[in-house]
Amino acid sequence: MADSASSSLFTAPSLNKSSLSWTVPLSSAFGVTAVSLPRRSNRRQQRFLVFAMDAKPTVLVAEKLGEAGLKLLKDFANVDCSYNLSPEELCTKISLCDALIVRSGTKVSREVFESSGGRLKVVGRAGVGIDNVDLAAATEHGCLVVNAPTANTVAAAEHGIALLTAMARNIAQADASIKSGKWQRNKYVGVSLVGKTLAVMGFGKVGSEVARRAKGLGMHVIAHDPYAPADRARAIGVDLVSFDEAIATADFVSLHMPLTPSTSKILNDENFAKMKKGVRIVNVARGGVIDEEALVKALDAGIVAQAALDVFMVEPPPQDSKLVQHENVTATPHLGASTMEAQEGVAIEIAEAVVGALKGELAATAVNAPMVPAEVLTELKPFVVLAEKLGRLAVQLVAGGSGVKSIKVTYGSARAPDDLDTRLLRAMITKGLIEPISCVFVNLVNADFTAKQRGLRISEERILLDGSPESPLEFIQVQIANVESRFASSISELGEIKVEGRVKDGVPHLTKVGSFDVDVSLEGSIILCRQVDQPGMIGKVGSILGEDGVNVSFMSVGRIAPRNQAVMAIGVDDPPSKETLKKIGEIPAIEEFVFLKL
Ligand SMILES: NC(=O)c1ccc[n+]([C@@H]2O[C@H](COP(=O)([O-])OP(=O)(O)OC[C@H]3O[C@@H](n4cnc5c(N)ncnc54)[C@H](O)[C@@H]3O)[C@@H](O)[C@H]2O)c1
Ligand SMILES: O=C(O)[C@H](O)COP(=O)(O)O
Repeated sequence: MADSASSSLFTAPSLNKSSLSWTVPLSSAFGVTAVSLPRRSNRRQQRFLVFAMDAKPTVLVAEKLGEAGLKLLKDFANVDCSYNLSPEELCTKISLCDALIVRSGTKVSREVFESSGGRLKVVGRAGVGIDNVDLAAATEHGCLVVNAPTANTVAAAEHGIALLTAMARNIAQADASIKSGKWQRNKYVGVSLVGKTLAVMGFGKVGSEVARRAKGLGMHVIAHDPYAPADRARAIGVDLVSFDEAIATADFVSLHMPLTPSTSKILNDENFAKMKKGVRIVNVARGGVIDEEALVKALDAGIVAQAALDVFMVEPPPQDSKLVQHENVTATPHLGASTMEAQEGVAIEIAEAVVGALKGELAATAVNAPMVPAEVLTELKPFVVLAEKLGRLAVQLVAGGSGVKSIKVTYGSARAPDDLDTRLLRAMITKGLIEPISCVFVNLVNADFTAKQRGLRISEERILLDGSPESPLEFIQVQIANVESRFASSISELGEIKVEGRVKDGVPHLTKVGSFDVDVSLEGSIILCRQVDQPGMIGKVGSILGEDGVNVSFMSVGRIAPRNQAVMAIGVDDPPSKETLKKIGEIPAIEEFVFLKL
């Protein structure tokens, strides 16, 4: 008989408690006798990024942030505004912080995550570009990265247009000249914009706002963006063209793509050579998308007549930078997002995202975690709880809790496969599978990474069911292959540990163990017993638990046939003592039993 009174290995990490009340399940399934017993009320909130924090969290604001955002943060957390930290100072401070907020001036490197000792849960980028954050390291450390992608769009577009017009009319050079006592009307003859072709490279938020404004200036606007929908471009009268066509036909090129491995130094010797002689370049995206040495050469050769740059490969650029000092270059110190309005907006956007994330909510602007629309989340909530608990149960059934490599998850749903986003469910099953047998903290951010690192192969299958697709799912089944079980009855006909669950009245239930149908709500802890089906078993087990003061919330018996073998599932609010479990095991009709913590 398998003893199962253990074990601290299976202690569940604490969940934050509050709202979302549960209804008492009163149900029965085919082949299942369900006995509903009085139960203590239990209130529990499911959080998707369970960041258990007992005290007020601490947020380190490492670059200047608008007042409105600071206020939002201070209402919820201790806020430490420390600007101009050296990389070493940042690494020292970070171990005392739950969240970090930066702009583009702070490098959030792998060392920062490593130095945090696991405390850093959220990095907020108060702006769009996240090229200064080591996303792979953040994900590996289960740290959510959120940004504020919309509040500075207009400011950046306005700055692009300001640079475009200032460059065309030599405003900065003429201003410097007049301030030095000169009056050089002939030297600063500009070029007109009307009728000229502007190539917008990267037709996203900023690029399309630049395009809209340039149309208003009478320019002919074309755009290159491999991922932009043609109808969005058409709607504002912009033709989407290939990269080569864009750079070869443009009088002005304005850069608006992110810095990625494929856009790094995209304007280089080879591509400058393909441009019209006398082309003018604007860059408010990222310095790294231009090969700066190549640009200096192209300016010297007159291929590029002028450049207007807000961003640089190294910021601030060296004082003797040939590029910045070039007489045909207009430069600003990364001011694209720097308007009063944009900074207030960005500060509020990022503060809300960081506070939400610290509360465990899924962030709409998550950069390294799936973004799940609010309405989908509401629908999926009970299934998310079910998913984690099934993972938790399944792994506890494995003998020794180890050797788990191959997991199959089956989702039964009447919805079309495209209507069911399973990333969240898979992440929660992974959390349930890994946390009880390790000290790794798994969340939505690092679930796939952690599973891969531990060599877990999680395959997913969807079964399309007949019927009304009102609910997103009918059942979730978790199977673990090639392992021994601590409870032989949990092995299915196919030789795998199998548990299956459903949501009933908003409450997750365990509905199948191996080949046995059961019905027990997934709360507290569960005792599974295999027994010879006979009268009085429920009473016997119930009274042993009662003597130990253990409250039974639910019991159900699934049997193959009357008087044959049966599996009894007993839900208990508190863990019974070892002695009590031993007494249950000593009931002669009980062939095996297991105690599982949820
Ligand atoms: N100077 C500033 O202060 C400032 C302010 C805001 C944004 N930015 C920068 O501007 C850039 C754009 O920001 P956004 O908010 O519009 O981002 P966005 O994500 O809305 O748009 C970027 C667009 O670039 C496109 N793209 C990706 N790879 C491309 C490629 N190889 N060629 C062409 N297009 C490509 C994407 O499809 C997307 O449509 C980012 O680099 C951001 O960091 C700078
Ligand atoms: O990517 C961005 O949002 C801009 O480059 C703005 O950066 P900043 O917040 O450092 O001004």
